Amino acid sequence: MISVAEALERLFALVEPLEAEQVPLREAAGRVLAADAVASRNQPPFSASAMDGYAVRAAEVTPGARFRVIGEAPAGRRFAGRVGPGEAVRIFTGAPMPHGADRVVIQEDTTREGEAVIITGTPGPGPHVRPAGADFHAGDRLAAPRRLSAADVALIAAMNLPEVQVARRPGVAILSTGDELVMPGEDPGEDQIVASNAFGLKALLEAEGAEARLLPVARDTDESLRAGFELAADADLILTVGGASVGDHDLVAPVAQALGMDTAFYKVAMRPGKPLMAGRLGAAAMIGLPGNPVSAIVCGTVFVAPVIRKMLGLGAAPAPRRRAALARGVARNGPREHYMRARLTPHGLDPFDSQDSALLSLLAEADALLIRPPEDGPREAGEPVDYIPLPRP
Ligand SMILES: Nc1nc2c(c(=O)[nH]1)N[C@H]1C(S)=C(S)[C@@H](COP(=O)(O)OP(=O)(O)OC[C@H]3O[C@@H](n4cnc5c(N)ncnc54)[C@H](O)[C@@H]3O)O[C@H]1N2
Ligand code: MOO
Repeated sequence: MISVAEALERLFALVEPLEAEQVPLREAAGRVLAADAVASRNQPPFSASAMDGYAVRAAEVTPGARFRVIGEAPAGRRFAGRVGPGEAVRIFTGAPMPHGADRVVIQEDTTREGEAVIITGTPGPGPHVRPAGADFHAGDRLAAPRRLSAADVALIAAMNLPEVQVARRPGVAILSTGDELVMPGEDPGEDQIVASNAFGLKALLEAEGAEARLLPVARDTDESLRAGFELAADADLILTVGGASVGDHDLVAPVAQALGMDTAFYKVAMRPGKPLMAGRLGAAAMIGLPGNPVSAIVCGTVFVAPVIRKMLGLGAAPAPRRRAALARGVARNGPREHYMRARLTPHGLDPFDSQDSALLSLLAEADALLIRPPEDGPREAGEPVDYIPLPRP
């Protein structure tokens, strides 16, 4: 059996970053920028007032000073003239500074008397002026690759770019397999269960930026699995769920191999998730996930999400880890890397008593996958350990 790190390397070797596509900026949030966004202008494009008040010459600002108001500068319209000695222009936030003025006195520090304005407060150091290009200059870049946040999208809009180049979303086809499965909302027979895994995986991978579709459940027969693989053929990544182990009805590997899958590995020294398989099937990468619900989501987090990130051009890196102290001691680990479902508490990382890979209710309560390296420990409360945070929307 290969290690988790080796499996991840072999998975990365199966995929390449996808091509870019142009999208309107209003649809760009969450997408991965594929080409630098380059500002086409300075921001602000002119030196601008940061406050509502009066634009004057800084050297003349003293308590009690009196100015003649010679005009007005609202945002969007520069005062046409020039501010000379003893003169002021009524100005508003965002307006271009008039020529001659280099300081704004905020209106709270003034009193207006007809055509005159008097400094009646004690103005601070000022100058309440934003120089041209204070935010960014023409030619400045927001560098790719980068997942676009709300702030990034606003910045690109300010750069005056209505469209951006982003990585195409990886198309993922998810094929659940098993005679025991029905879709949520159907009427399960007494010996049947609901196919939950595909829903969790779709949500997980779409949060990463993939476009995932659920195929009809394949039955544990050659023909049904072949039909499922056929429906998935145009995907960038085919994910099967279940039928990966050694039972008589675990047909995913034999059918995929009969269809010409070039196998990259089968079985990983991890818990849960041991019967993971991967390879190339036609133009698509294929990952065969174990059927146990927690195993499927753990493998989705540890393997599939990093593969999606590589396809999006974000590089080949494992799921980000953090470190925390153990809230309580843990026994020595066995030979497989263990991803224990745990809760982050004020006292540290607290693994659940039960680590059964069928228990979705516990996975839903977990904030973290506590990582136990092979043969690690035993470890006491307070010792630092690595974990993968489980994102909550
Ligand atoms: N003799 C052995 N038996 C098993 C081994 C082993 O090494 N030797 N490995 C165990 C491990 S570890 C796992 S994990 C499971 C995984 O097996 P499969 O990938 O073949 O999964 P299935 O047998 O099809 O299903 C396991 C379990 O999960 C349920 N399931 C399947 N698909 C879904 C789905 N889409 N949504 C919800 N639940 C699903 C299924 O009903 C079973 O209860 O094998 C162990 N056995
Ligand atoms: O490896 Mo299995 O995935 O323990 O449940």
